[in-house]
This record gives sequence, C-alpha cells and structure tokens, in this order.
Amino acid sequence: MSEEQTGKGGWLSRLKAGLRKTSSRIGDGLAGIFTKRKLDAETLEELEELLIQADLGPVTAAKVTAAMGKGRYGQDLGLDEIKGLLADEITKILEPVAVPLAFSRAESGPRVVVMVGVNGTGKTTTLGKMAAAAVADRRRVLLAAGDTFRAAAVEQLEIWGQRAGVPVFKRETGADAAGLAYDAVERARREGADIVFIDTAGRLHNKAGLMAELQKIIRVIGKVDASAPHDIVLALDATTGQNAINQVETFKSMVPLSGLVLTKLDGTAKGGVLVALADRFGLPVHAVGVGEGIDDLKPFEARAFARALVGLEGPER
Ligand SMILES: Nc1nc2c(ncn2[C@@H]2O[C@H](COP(=O)(O)OP(=O)(O)OP(=O)(O)O)[C@@H](O)[C@H]2O)c(=O)[nH]1
Repeated sequence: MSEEQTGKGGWLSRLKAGLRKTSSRIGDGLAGIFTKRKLDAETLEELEELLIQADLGPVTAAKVTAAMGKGRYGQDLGLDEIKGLLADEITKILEPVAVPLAFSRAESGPRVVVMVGVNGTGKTTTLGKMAAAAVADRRRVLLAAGDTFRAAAVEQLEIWGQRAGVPVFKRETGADAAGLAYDAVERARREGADIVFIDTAGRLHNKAGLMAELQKIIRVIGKVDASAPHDIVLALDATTGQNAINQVETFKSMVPLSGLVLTKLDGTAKGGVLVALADRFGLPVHAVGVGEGIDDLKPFEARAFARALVGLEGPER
C-alpha cells in the first residue's frame, strides 16, 4: 500500500489507531486464552466471550467461534495463526458488504442519494467528503441542504460545498424539506448533474415527525423520477458501538435503507459492531470516515479492516 495509506498520517494507520482499543483487547485476550493451550471447547468458549466484549454481539461471536473450531479441535496453533484465522472468518462476513457507492448517473437521470442519520453522526461531513470524491471522479455534483430545521446545518453544508467545489441548493430555515428535495432533483435534471446528495434532519427524539418527513421526501422525489431516490444511506458513528444496531433498526423501520457509512473510525471506535451489522443486516458499507478532513472518507476494505480489528499488520494475508 502507498505511503499515503501506511505512513504515520496515512488513513490506514488512523484506522488502526482508531481500532487499537478493540484490537489490543482482542490481541491481549487471545494471548491469555491460547498461550500453551489448544483449540478446544473450553478455549473456544472463552474466545466467544472475548468477541462479545469486542462488540461483535452474541450471534456473530458464536458464528465466528464455531467456524474457527471446525476441523481444528485439539490443534496447537500459534497466536499469529489464531489471529489470522480470526481475521479470515471476520473477512468472510465483511466481504459481501464492502460495496462502494456508485457516483454514475442512473438510467433515469441524476443519481439521487439521500443521507439520513442521527444528529452528530457525521452526515453533513460525510456528504461533503462524498461530493469531493464524486468531483474527483469527474462527476457533476449538486448538494441539497435538506436539514431545513437547523440554520447551522445549512451553513455547514455550504462550507463543505465550497471545500468540494460543488453548488449547494438551499431554502430559508423552516422550509418544507420535501419541497426542497423536489426542487433540488428538478434542478439536478435541468443542469445535467450526474449525482445529487440530499442532507436530511436527524432529530430522533421526535421519531414520528422525522419518519413522516423522511417518507414525504422519498415520496416527493419519486414524483420527479419514479426510480429515485437511488440510495438511502445511513451515517453511523463508530464510537457508539452496539447502539449503532438500534439506529439501523430504527431507520430501517422508517425508510428502505440501501447502505451505511461508518464515521469516526479514527476515534475510540468500537469497530467490532461493524461485523455485527454486516452479519445481521447485510447492508452495503459504502465507506468509512477516518478523520475530519475532506479526504478522510475511504472505501470500506473488508480484509484490511478485519486484520486491523484483530491487530494484524497490513491488509495482506
Ligand atoms: N474524527 C472524526 N470526526 C468526524 C468524522 N466525521 C464527522 N466528524 C465530526 O463529527 C462532528 C459532527 O459531524 P456533522 O457532519 O456535523 O454531523 P451531522 O450528522 O451532520 O450532525 P448535524 O449537522 O447536527 O445533523 C463534526 O465535528 C465532524 O467534524 C470522522 O470520520 N472522524
């Protein structure tokens, strides 16, 4: 991998730093379980407990442990070999959901991406980063300030629009979010944009109100383009751990989610929850946030993530 990725400030080193709390817990735990002990029912039970504590959740921990024990009972395996097997089993769960977000035009016109998520999870920041990535991919991009509830959110998206060199479609605070979404998609079609990213409010304390607003946004967008929105992406803060599962359940109950972005993996991330999310929901993980900068959004790489999670160096086997 390049210096940019593996160097001190590189995103992979920031990802590993963010996962260090989890990877050292797993690494130390594995050493405690498997030093001078074979792979057997007892050590596998202790491994399952360790994985639950690392935010994988009971169902996924049991699945990974069972797979590791298959055909290896009684074997004397070195610590790095155990870590490698664990990383392989986690990679198998993560690989199917490692799906980058497409920036290309849809058949019907501009790709319409609606970003949802609780306030503070990094929705607006992630939209700014995605807009910059789409520009770098030589796409014509429009951002829409759909969080009309908070003036600060509109201003923040405008700042990100300037950073990414992308126009921001906005209305006065309090304007109808669905009307804004309709007008934004109309403008994207008129101007021949390839993709339009629509930010939304994240006030979960008023779940009924938020649900009604999000469902109206989706319905109204469908009036402009029956196949839109093409993506409904949930931003999840990786430091919230198991709570991310509840957030996926909540937003899935409100709207047809099509993918996830996990933010703040450079923070004290509880990265094990990503394995639980992949195993439980199978929703594509489009990207991971590894910092506050405009380039700090990276495609999700299953093996690199799995090896960082268990404390193995580099993405190679
Ligand atoms: N370290 C780090 N900080 C992040 C990341 N993504 C977002 N942030 C920070 O998290 C905070 C919240 O980000 P926002 O984009 O405002 O979150 P939001 O979901 O839009 O919140 P509202 O605007 O209140 O809806 C900001 O300080 C961001 O800089 C990340 O990947 N890593």
